[in-house]
Amino acid sequence: MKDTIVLYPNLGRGHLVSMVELGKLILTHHPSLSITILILTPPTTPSTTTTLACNSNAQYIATVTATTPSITFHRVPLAALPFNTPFLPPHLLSLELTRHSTQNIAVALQTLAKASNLKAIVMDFMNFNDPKALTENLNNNVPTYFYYTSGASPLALLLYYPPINQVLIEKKDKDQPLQIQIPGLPTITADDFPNECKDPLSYVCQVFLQIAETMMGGAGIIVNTFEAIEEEAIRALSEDATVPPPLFCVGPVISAPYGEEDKGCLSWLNLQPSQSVVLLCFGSMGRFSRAQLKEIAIGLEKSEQRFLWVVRTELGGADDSAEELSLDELLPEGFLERTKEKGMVVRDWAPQAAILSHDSVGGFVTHCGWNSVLEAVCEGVPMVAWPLYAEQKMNRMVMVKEMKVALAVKENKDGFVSSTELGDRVRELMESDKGKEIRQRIFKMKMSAAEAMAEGGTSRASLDKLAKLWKQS
Ligand SMILES: O=c1ccn([C@@H]2O[C@H](COP(=O)(O)OP(=O)(O)O[C@H]3O[C@H](CO)[C@@H](O)[C@H](O)[C@H]3O)[C@@H](O)[C@H]2O)c(=O)[nH]1
Repeated sequence: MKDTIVLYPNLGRGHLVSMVELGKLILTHHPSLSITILILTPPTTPSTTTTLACNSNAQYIATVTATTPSITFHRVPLAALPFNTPFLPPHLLSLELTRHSTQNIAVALQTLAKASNLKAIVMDFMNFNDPKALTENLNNNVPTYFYYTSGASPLALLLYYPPINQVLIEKKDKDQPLQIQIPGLPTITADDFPNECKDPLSYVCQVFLQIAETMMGGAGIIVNTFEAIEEEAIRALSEDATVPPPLFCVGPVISAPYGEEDKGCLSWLNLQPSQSVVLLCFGSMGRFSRAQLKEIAIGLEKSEQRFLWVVRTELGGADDSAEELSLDELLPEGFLERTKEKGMVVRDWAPQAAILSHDSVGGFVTHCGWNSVLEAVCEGVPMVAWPLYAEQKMNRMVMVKEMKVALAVKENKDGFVSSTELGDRVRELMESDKGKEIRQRIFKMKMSAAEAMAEGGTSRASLDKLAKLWKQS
């Protein structure tokens, strides 16, 4: 029987692709190991599939199945949510979906343990089950590792969160925002936290406390980052004896372009000058109100830059009808006609990795999802950072203050960004000396990323260390 590593990704696009790419990476360098990926198969209700971007997941999995037959996908039924499930924003829905599927995953693991020599389980940190509940019925002691799909800085916030949460509860009614010191990070305040974690007593905060505790009990944490971009945070986490599990920084783990439908983007880019186009794309779940879309359009016109913009409207709520409207109806009158020489607008989804790797792209307005950040680093594309949800504000801090590869947009307290602010930042990125500095810096990071992944690089060394532990266990 072959030594098998089971990977258990989260359903969200930014998590699932990252974990599958990790599996491909392990197989490339350690082909004696076998990789099985547990895929929770979601219900077909349109709202859940849309929320979790599962249509594009299915296309991606089909491509991997065809091109990497040595990876086995093992489908596991996704449990239905009980009616009294607390309300969660869309990007956190998968927390509950995976939690309620624990029993189904445990059964799948027992089946796999009979047919293979199970060496380790690697689970996404968001699939927060007690690992013991998953593995207690397996014959052998199978170690559980966690995969953290974002960087070392938000990981540090998560792992140090239990004592921080205590202090935040004690100081809850104080006017002054608390200055929070985390080893290896610049000082932060609760403003840098995800919106849903602003109230330390909230349900989501309690869930994150449990995630932190569970991760601390794992055999190790695999992180999608590398030393050259987060040196201080990685060093501080690795040296702190109170943070027990060993860290394995194996990044950047990203997906290469894989031939998705391109909606004409690549042929349009072929006609544009080198490094002249700004891409605006906001992850798998970034959506905007009609008012914000109009403001972005005005800002782009003011910036006078070439652009490729992936437009996604809000689901439900006051903007219920927005999904039905055409781009002409959504955007300011005459915008598409006036900008047709300089801009391309596509709806909902575009092949971001292929676009970022195109020579005509010279800037990227991003929601700071970590996969997007790493894709931009690997292509040397400088960024404007506009965080929307999850740990993206922390990522912006890292991108702007530590990595120095992005300009930050200033949003108002409701997260709204004015046309002037967006237009100014885009123009600054593309035309100013500061923009030039950022471009040079990210180009160096592109080199460092390639070095980290190559033979003798830091990330390759971490992966090899991990594989050695697995083979010995
Ligand atoms: O039109 C689109 C939109 C997205 N993508 C791809 O989808 C992925 C999106 O990943 P990411 O940038 O990380 O954003 P999210 O989908 O929002 O990812 C979630 O997971 C990340 C990793 O944990 C976190 O950093 C984010 O905050 C969290 O929202 C990337 O590979 C993009 O290239 C496309 O190809 N086309």
